[in-house]
Amino acid sequence: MAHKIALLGFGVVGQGLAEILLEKEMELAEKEGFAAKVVAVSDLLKGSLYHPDGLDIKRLLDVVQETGKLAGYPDQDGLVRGWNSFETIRQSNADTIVEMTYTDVKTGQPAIDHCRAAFESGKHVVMSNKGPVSLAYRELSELARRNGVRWCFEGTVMSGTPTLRMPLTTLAGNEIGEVRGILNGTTNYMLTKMEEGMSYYEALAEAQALGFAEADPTSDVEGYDAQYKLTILANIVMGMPIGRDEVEREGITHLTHADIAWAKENGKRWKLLAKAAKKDGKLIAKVGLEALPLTDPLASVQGAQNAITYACDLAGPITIIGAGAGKKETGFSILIDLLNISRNQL
Ligand SMILES: NC(=O)C1=CN([C@@H]2O[C@H](COP(=O)(O)OP(=O)(O)OC[C@H]3O[C@@H](n4cnc5c(N)ncnc54)[C@H](OP(=O)(O)O)[C@@H]3O)[C@@H](O)[C@H]2O)C=CC1
Ligand SMILES: N[C@@H](CC=O)C(=O)O
Repeated sequence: MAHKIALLGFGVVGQGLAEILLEKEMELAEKEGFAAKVVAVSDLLKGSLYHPDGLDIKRLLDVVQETGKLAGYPDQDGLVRGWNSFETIRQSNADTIVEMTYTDVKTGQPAIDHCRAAFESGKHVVMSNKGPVSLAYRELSELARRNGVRWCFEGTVMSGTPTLRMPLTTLAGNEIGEVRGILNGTTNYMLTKMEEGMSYYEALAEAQALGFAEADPTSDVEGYDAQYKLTILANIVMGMPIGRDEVEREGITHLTHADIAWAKENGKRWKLLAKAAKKDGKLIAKVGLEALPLTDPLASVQGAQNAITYACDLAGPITIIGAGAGKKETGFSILIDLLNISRNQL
């Protein structure tokens, strides 16, 4: 039986997922026995559609890519227009809510309430929105458990790169005492381009056009996005719940071309590093700029690529490098969560 999914947010990631479902429909059915119907799309400005038998994904993509709105989707019997996110969660026949709305770096809302409403309605949630995982992990994971539903969020750290599932599954049994990495695609892309001579604003505009940046890119350039991701890693991978304010934070906005030239002359490269280490039962966590020697493996992680090293007590240091952001890559992170729910696996 096909999974019935409702999409909240039809921006870069939502459309990335829709394109994957369309392109891979046959392959997923043949190889994985997986089928998904998109029964609803609810987006703030683009509009909302619901049909209990499923919407036509190609038409959804065509109409939104041609007009920027969903209003041009053709009428049909049973089609409902205009439901907001909560009506979509509570009144649709979806079994899974896919939450891809803006990450709010202050409150995590309305995404936290989206999760609460979905779990209380007996629906799974898959999300790339970092707010709820960073700010309300304990409450929401308990609520999902009590309601017998799944909550998956692989895409919240390093998009489709298996930064969360890999340590939880393949590295199970290790204690991870330290993590060190680059966790924001936008700023890593900007630093790479600025080193090549591009201005700060040109580099930011490119990162936005490529779909890497947050709707409000202050989150990226001031280090909030990496700070959020580090709290997620602390909670999920290191078993050390910490609040966002406990993570020291610095962005890249004050970095000048003179700083970049100085690093180049001295065989170094600026990176926005995220680090957390257990010490005396506490976690010391920080996001900040560092000029790394070119011999440091993280110095060669360029563009929208990100990387993380897990210091494991049994397996030793394990580094994973891959996309930190991107339409298809983050769309894939949603797909892998859906597949794992379908396989009843973590
Ligand atoms: N892009 C990436 O590479 C990655 C993104 N993420 C996260 O995934 C999420 C989506 O990112 P992305 O697709 O790039 O962002 P976009 O800004 O492209 O899309 C977000 C969409 O959500 C819609 N939206 C916002 N609030 C609501 C709401 N309350 N109800 C319904 N729809 C809403 C917006 O509507 P409208 O614009 O019409 O107002 C917009 O279409 C974000 O939380 C982001 O942090 C995570 C990993 C990587
Ligand atoms: N804006 C974020 C998107 C992925 O989380 C980034 O650039 O890393």
